[in-house]
Amino acid sequence: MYRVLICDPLSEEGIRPLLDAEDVEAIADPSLSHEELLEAVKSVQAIIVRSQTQVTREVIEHAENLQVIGRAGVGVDNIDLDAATEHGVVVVNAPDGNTISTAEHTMAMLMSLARNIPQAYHQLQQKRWERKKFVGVELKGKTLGVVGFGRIGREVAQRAKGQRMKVIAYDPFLNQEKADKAGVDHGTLQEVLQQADFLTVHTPLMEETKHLIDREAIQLMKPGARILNCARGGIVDEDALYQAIQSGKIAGAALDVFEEEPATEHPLLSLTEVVATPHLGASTVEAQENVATDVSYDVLEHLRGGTVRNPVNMPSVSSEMMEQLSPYFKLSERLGAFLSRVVEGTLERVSVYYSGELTDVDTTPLTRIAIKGILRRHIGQRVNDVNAFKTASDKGIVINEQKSTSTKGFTNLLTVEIETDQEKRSIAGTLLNGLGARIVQLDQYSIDVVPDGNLILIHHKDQPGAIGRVGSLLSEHNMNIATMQVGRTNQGGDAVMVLTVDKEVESECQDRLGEITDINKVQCLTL
Ligand SMILES: NC(=O)c1ccc[n+]([C@@H]2O[C@H](COP(=O)([O-])OP(=O)(O)OC[C@H]3O[C@@H](n4cnc5c(N)ncnc54)[C@H](O)[C@@H]3O)[C@@H](O)[C@H]2O)c1
Ligand SMILES: O=C(O)[C@H](O)COP(=O)(O)O
Repeated sequence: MYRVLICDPLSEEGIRPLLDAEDVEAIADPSLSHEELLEAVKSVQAIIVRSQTQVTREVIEHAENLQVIGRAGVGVDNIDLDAATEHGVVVVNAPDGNTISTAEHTMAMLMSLARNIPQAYHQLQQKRWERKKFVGVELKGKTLGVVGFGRIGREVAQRAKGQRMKVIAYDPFLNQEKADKAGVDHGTLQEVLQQADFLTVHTPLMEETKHLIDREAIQLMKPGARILNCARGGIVDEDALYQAIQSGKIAGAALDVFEEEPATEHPLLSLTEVVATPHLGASTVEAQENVATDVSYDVLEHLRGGTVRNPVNMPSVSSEMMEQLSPYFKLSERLGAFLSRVVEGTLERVSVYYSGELTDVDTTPLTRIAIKGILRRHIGQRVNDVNAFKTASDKGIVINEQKSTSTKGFTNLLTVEIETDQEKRSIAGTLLNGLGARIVQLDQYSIDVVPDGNLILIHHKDQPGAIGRVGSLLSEHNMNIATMQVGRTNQGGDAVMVLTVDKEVESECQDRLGEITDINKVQCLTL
């Protein structure tokens, strides 16, 4: 039974798949104190949050059984992604579900800002009929500067064009072709700042975007321009904005988000030029149902061993690519696991080579799985697909992935090579049509071994009687041999035997195998 803790209020309709799942115990508690949260996460496999709950390193470290964190929304700045990755916890979000609602909210804020609607309403509530005080400006013909031309930025731009505004956008991924297609101008951040009558930000909050709109940026703007932030508090420097409004440089601002939330006492709220909402961008029935449905799907999928659609701390794999790669998952993990158990010394470099039909696909997921297979020998189950690369790099292991033309006659070939401070070893495997995975090469030896079960790898001299002596000793230990493969470089030279036996080899049996004449080394492993 998977225990899923839902920390923030989520649409009940959206989380229906979780509530109905027979293998899930969903615990919804949006009112946990920090201390209660630390206690509650100890026993859960999944946590689902919106923007309010802070999933800090401390929370992740307390959650000993945690496998997945679901963010029912876009921004993941309330989740410590580094800590999640280090602990092998997948973070998933719901990037599409609230785009429209947030774009619509931005437009509502834009119009409120242009026409002073909240301020005028507030005056009416005070029984004051103010008309002169609230003269607004038209949107038509004005320039909207959009910083961050992603899902929401693009939707806002389309709507602004509907108001007959001119749109100029800045985004590091925006080029002329994309801008033309969207019917907007594109410019540098400086050009956008200089031309905007209204500036709206739609980037994530990250180190690079923190205070992106600061004092210097505001200085570049036209006198009397207006600023909107419906993305994240902190993208616009709040102190700089406050001073710019006070000085009259900026005519007004519309804010849905604040650096610290809840923000009921914020000085910006005391300015009549500011219209504000309490982080309502995604607060519609539709958006909440969408994001809760999307995140529930991914959380369930991950817990049940499936492939998530919206991973944040690992690359997503398209379903088409998944179809091509998934048959190789087990092979790559087993090759890595096999080699890591027989190699000696401290790991320094891992190289993975792909050939045949694997040359034309993005094989990064397979490399990641091979690395997981290798590292599990030393680090155990804490290494998974999420943190395999990071764990390797933290340990100073260099990873190298290459496509190779050498297929050795197979339609596909995956070769894993490990270099340690003592030796370099390699293993190659293939998927045989209808027959499954096979190890076909170990170092210089050609073999044909199913990478499964209890294996004994014996390095010996190619001399008559070696195989017979191994067979007799195993039978003395009541060990049944399921398969046996031998490979040699040349007659009478170095050779290997790979045996599959029906049960795990006890250390006494392994020691006695090592004492047999002409046998140099015996290694036992279970895959
Ligand atoms: N107010 C709300 O309730 C609400 C709702 C949804 C999303 N959001 C916020 O809006 C943000 C954007 O959402 P989205 O769905 O459009 O995300 P998105 O990932 O589709 O788009 C973000 C865009 O920002 C661009 N970007 C990154 N760094 C930049 C920089 N330095 N300068 C300019 N552009 C930069 C990216 O290239 C990307 O195109 C989210 O990260 C979230 O924090 C707020
Ligand atoms: O990043 C987001 O998706 C929005 O900020 C929505 O946040 P919320 O889930 O707290 O409404």
